[in-house]
Amino acid sequence: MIKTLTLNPALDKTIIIESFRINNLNRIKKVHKDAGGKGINVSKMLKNLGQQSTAAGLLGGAAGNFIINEIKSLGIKTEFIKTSRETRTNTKIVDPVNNTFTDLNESGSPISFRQIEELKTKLFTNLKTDDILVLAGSVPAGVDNDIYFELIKEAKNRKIKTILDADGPLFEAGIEAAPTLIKPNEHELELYFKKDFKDLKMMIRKAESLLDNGIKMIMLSLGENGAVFITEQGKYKIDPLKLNVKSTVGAGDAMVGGLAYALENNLNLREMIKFAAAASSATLLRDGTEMGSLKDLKRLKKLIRITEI
Ligand SMILES: Nc1ncnc2c1ncn2[C@@H]1O[C@H](COP(=O)(O)OP(=O)(O)OP(=O)(O)O)[C@@H](O)[C@H]1O
Ligand SMILES: O=P(O)(O)OC[C@@]1(O)O[C@H](CO)[C@@H](O)[C@@H]1O
Repeated sequence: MIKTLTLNPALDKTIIIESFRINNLNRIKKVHKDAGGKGINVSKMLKNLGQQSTAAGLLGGAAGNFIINEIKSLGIKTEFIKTSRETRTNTKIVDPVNNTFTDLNESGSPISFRQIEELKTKLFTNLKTDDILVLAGSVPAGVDNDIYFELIKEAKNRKIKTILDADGPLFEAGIEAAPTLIKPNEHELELYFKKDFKDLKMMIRKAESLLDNGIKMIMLSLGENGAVFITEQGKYKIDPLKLNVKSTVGAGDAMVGGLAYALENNLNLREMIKFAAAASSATLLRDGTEMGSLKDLKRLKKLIRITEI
């Protein structure tokens, strides 16, 4: 079983503006509304792969209702705690003329201590040995930065595998608990090492050093430059595909979805890497925060090239 945790979900509002200009009146061509937040996107990707998961977290208000209805209509199991505050709306500006993708993320309404405690208690019900818990995204005010650390520790006590996708202090604290797999992007790694990586080799060496913490697998995603997968068994460079990108939002989450699928179904390392890369590539072909289809994934997977480095 796979469970995803999204402590700070978002109604993603993607607005398409051709030739977007600041300090100017911009006419919106199209608007998309999607249920968003990293863990929720992972569950959406898994659903497209035919893999059931349970999406857990905190939701409230009209945006919260929109999100829960969307996820339920997709057939994803839900385990959200209702909050009295409105769930955030994140705005994404896509300019198809200049090929720019701009994220405007709200911080999220504060959460009470009581609700966080309730969530912690409920999270582990139904999770057993070898299940997978995906912890992804930012947290709203009121939640401590060591929340992922605490949950990963608890998961390890119960022999549950964990995947962490977070940035800043959440990442810093979380990796101390040695999750099974992490998926930092370049920016997240630079934040952690307080370094501006000019050289890919240096970045890979630094990422590799995180294996010393007890982390088993690292998928370092590099946006349009592809990705690097790192384990004790070897390191692999994944070439990016040249695609007609509609939206980059959620490409990393789709990748996490592919990784979770591969772990759950015991795919071998090469298959796991190709699966994850194809899932993210398929998602780039979709508008807004829609995840890639299984049909596109299967087609693109044949094109993914990986090289041992
Ligand atoms: N412009 C692009 N062209 C080709 N492939 C891309 C592009 N952007 C992303 N990808 C693919 O998607 C993967 C994940 O993207 P990225 O590194 O942007 O993740 P991310 O920063 O976690 O994204 P998000 O937080 O929006 O989910 C990359 O490793 C790469 O394989
Ligand atoms: O503010 P966070 O929690 O870091 O990221 C939230 C978010 O940008 O991540 C997803 C894409 O990865 C979107 O659905 C969502 O709006």
